[in-house]
Amino acid sequence: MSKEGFDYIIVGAGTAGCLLANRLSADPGKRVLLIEAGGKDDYHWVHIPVGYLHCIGNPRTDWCFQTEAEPGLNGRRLRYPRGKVLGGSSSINGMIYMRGQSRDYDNWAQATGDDTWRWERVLRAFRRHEHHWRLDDPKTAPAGFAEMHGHKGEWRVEQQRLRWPILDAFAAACSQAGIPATSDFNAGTNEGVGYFEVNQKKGLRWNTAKAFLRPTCFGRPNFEMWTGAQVRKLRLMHDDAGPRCAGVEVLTPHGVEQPWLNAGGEVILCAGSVGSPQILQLSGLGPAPLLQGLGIKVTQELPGVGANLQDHLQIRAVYKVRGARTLNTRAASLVGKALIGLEYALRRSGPMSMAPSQLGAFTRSSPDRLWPDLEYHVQPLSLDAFGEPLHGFDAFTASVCNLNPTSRGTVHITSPDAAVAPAIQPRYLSTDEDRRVAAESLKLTRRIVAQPALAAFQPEEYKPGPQFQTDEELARLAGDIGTTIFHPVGTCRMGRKDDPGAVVDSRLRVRGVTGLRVADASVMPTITSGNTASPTLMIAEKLAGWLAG
Ligand SMILES: Cc1cc2nc3c(=O)[nH]c(=O)nc-3n(C[C@H](O)[C@H](O)[C@H](O)COP(=O)(O)OP(=O)(O)OC[C@H]3O[C@@H](n4cnc5c(N)ncnc54)[C@H](O)[C@@H]3O)c2cc1C
Repeated sequence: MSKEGFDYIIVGAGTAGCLLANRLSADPGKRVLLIEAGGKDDYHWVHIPVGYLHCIGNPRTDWCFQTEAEPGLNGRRLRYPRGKVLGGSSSINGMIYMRGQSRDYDNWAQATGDDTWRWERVLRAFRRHEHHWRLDDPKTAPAGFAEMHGHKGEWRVEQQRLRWPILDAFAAACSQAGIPATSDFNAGTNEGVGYFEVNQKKGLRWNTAKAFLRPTCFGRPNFEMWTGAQVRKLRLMHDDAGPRCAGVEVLTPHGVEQPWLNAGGEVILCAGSVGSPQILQLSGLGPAPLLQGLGIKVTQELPGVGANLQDHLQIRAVYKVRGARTLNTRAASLVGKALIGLEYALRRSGPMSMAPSQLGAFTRSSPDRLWPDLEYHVQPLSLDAFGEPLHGFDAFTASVCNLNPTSRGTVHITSPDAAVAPAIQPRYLSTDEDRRVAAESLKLTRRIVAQPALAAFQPEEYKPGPQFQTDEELARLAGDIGTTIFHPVGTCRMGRKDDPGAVVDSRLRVRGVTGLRVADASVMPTITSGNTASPTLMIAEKLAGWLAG
């Protein structure tokens, strides 16, 4: 353990934390400490793409959180996976590379009063770390592609390495239902249908630890990293100017450590949408009634800490099919499993190289929507829930989510002890609007599946079931077959100075406390219209640019 102070202490070596560690330690004059509660990413299932099935729910890689019982989900509790390992959630996620829509960022600029978040300005940050496969040979890239995408960065984006006839047919059915084909979901409007691009390199997962820590950071004398080290709380001092962050208190395998900041240094929380509000609340920064109820002294009242939780609820409709092989039956026998293993060993392709969702589509829940507000994740498999066995019949899952939910939930500690998991209440489907969109999205799924392109496979609705037809029934059934698509954001949201619910300002400084910022998915004021890993990296990239001056 170091006997010197640090200029930056980064809490959480996840998606945002690894990028920041890389950028900030590039200045040899700054001492950087990166602290991660999880272990090294040396588990083989982190790297083999299909291994997410073994990483989710596994304490070696997952915090294994659960939600409270959700009324909108008819009283069910959900598993709420969050990566607990180097790379954080980028080590266990679905690898889909998705920026969202330009309007998301224009809305952030509006919410914060800071044009730095406008689409044309965040685009530069997306491109800075991107390494897009299409630009490997720029001559073959479509015109204008290089203005939208980067090739000099560390964050590899590749095509998937397998296709499925049933997914090709679903894509054709989308086109017949009026959803155009697209070859790029990341140019500002993601409308259309196509195979997702993924963060993989040659058939292996590309997490942020590989992209940003190795070998760069590990070779730098001004960089230090602690794993298996959980930050319990912040160390706060009181100056004339108010509270100032002086360092952190960490439980390490060697006991409690208290690394401190050099003058002018900063602690940057990158612990994610559950971890960051938890640390703030444990440190006396949060809603006064919550903290007082747990006997925690309120250092700075910040009612927004842990509020504003937003997530995408995926509603998983399942269709049995005939005459098409899906993973359900391909992986059912020992011979099938052996062939899948062989294909991966020889060519790094086949189902083991598979992102959980391969085909995507963005469209509107009703024609009056100005932007696509639904995302489909289509999978050549079906199961009752992740962690349960695949069904014994051939089937595909057309999972659909409302990209702009109006339901808002909370992450609140229930104990002053950092070892106790906070209570997570997403409050899915708690607004009429969200229930209406849920019903519309299931009806749209039926319209797509009824198109001629899928007729040869005789799709038969297994979930929710064709006997349910009214909007009311469908909204209720959505609560039975809906689950998280793992995108919690917004629990330390940024906002304007006069916004009482804002936790950080538009430059990610925690309100009322010096020397402390948050830079991860929790600062998003509203959820992006797509998957949330690359928007989180963009946030970290923006902060790195400001700190580099
Ligand atoms: C199963 C799953 C599938 C997903 N699929 C996709 C996808 O396909 N595409 C996509 O774009 N997004 C996907 N996401 C979402 C995306 O991965 C996250 O939005 C993003 O990674 C969040 O980044 P983050 O930096 O905020 O948090 P994380 O990457 O979760 O990093 C937080 C880090 O902080 C550490 N930490 C927490 N508390 C402490 C503490 N007290 N002390 C020390 N360390 C701490 C954690 O262990 C973790 O390493 C998925 C997420 C999951 C879980």
